[in-house]
Amino acid sequence: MNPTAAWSVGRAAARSSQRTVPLYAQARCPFRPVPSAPITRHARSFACSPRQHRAAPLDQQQQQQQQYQQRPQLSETQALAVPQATLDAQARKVNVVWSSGIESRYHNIWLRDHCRCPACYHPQTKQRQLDTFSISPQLNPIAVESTTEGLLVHWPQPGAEETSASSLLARDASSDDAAAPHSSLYPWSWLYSNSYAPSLSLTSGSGEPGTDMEKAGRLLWGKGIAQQPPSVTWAEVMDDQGSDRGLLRWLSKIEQFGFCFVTGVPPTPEDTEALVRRIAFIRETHYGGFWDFTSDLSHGDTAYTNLALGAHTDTTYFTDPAGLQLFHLLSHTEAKDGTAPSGGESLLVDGFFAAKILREVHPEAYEVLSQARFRTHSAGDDDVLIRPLKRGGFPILEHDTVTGELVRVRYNNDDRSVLKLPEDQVLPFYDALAKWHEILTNVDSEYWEQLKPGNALIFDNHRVLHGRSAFVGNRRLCGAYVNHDDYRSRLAVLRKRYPDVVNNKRFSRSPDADEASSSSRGVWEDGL
Ligand SMILES: C[N+](C)(C)CCCC[C@H](N)C(=O)O
Ligand SMILES: O=C(O)CCC(=O)C(=O)O
Repeated sequence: MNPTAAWSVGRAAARSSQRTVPLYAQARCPFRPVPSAPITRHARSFACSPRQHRAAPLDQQQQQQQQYQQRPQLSETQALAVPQATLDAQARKVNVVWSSGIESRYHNIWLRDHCRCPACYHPQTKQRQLDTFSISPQLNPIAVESTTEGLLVHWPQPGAEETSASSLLARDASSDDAAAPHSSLYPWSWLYSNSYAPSLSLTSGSGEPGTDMEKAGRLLWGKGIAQQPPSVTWAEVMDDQGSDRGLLRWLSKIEQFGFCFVTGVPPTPEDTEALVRRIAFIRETHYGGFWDFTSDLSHGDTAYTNLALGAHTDTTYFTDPAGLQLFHLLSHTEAKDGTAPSGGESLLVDGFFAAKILREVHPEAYEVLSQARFRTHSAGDDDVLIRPLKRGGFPILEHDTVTGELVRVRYNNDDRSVLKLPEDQVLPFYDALAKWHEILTNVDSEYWEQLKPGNALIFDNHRVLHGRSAFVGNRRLCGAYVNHDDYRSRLAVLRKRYPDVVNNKRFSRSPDADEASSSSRGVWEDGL
């Protein structure tokens, strides 16, 4: 009997027998419950006896036990509505019909490639161990099961695809026959959030550029933020009774507002550096690591002058612009000629708020600034010539091509290199740029604040633009950059560790938003 026939025979028999069956004499498949914990099969069909799965070595069994305990928990209602899985051998897919009636289709090769048993997926490093390229594109499972825990699929070992199901049935549990089937269990919640045909993930947007920016857990703002700018205290960030809850509150506010003050920071470079390093290591650039700078042109950049700087984001010339930027004003004293200090006010503009206005008021300009690419450079230091990897450069408004969400504003008109656009795009570009500039410089967009020693300012350089007014006197700032990936990594880890922290909820519902915090990361973590 061929696997498909055996499968359909088994399945027909299974349909009539929704029964609790004690599981295997010993842990076989990594996600099988311990022997005393039977699970209910809702649709079961074997072309091979489940005993085919070889017992795992002891340490692997411990890993299997731990992974089983880390599996996403099914709620009571979910357990009652176990999805129905069927094999479409012709299409080489497994179809899953959810309790909603929606049907997801998964390629067999995709399922096999995503087995997360310890043999296929390193339980600690979360890296694939399976040789993807040993999977036959013609692969069909021997058997498919809908269980309360998830989709259970039994695969022929590579090279045994042609082994008949009946001969597999004949194998004894103790045999270590290399052709014994390989079983994979996929938790339903994981399958649901990773469904791609159709996409069912709660976090995927419409794909339309500029999808509603506030959905992604942000609070957009204009000049009104001045009434109550987000802030935390040095004490809570540095040591919240031995926990990182204060640090998480800080990072959550940066995510929500795009910036946050830290009050009560000792006005020294050393303490300021310690503050930044609470988030992650510092991003080194040609400006150095932790900077302590003034208007001395020590670097060929107008930041090292006393000139006014319009709203911009930094390092637009890097392929990956700096993520977070922290400033701490240490002093601003009279000029060498005794002139009293003045000016040097800091400017913040919410680039996502400005983009939202542009999209609503001038959608065609939004489209132009989302598409038109141009180069940028940092060429003020003799030993530096930095330009982005892509010769065509990047657009000002960068989007996630899957969700359509705006993910980065990359804008410094002073650092823009020669414009090379097709002739018919030149005037529309300048027109769109003027509309963008008008919004950025609108009094309702601008938040001006005079920085003071003791109050550090950090902002998301992928969202919030900054600038300053011209100044007189000796003005000393210190600070640093942090990579955006490292900032979001720290936020994600702390969010899992401290689910109780206020401001720790994202506005958009994501599959793991309410997941109970797990002490260690499981192999089914959302997004791995
Ligand atoms: C390093 N420190 C912040 C002092 C100066 C950075 C200058 C950044 C430059 N104006 C740009 O827009 O990329
Ligand atoms: O001096 C300031 O307040 C800001 C300088 C600046 O914009 C920069 O370093 O990019």
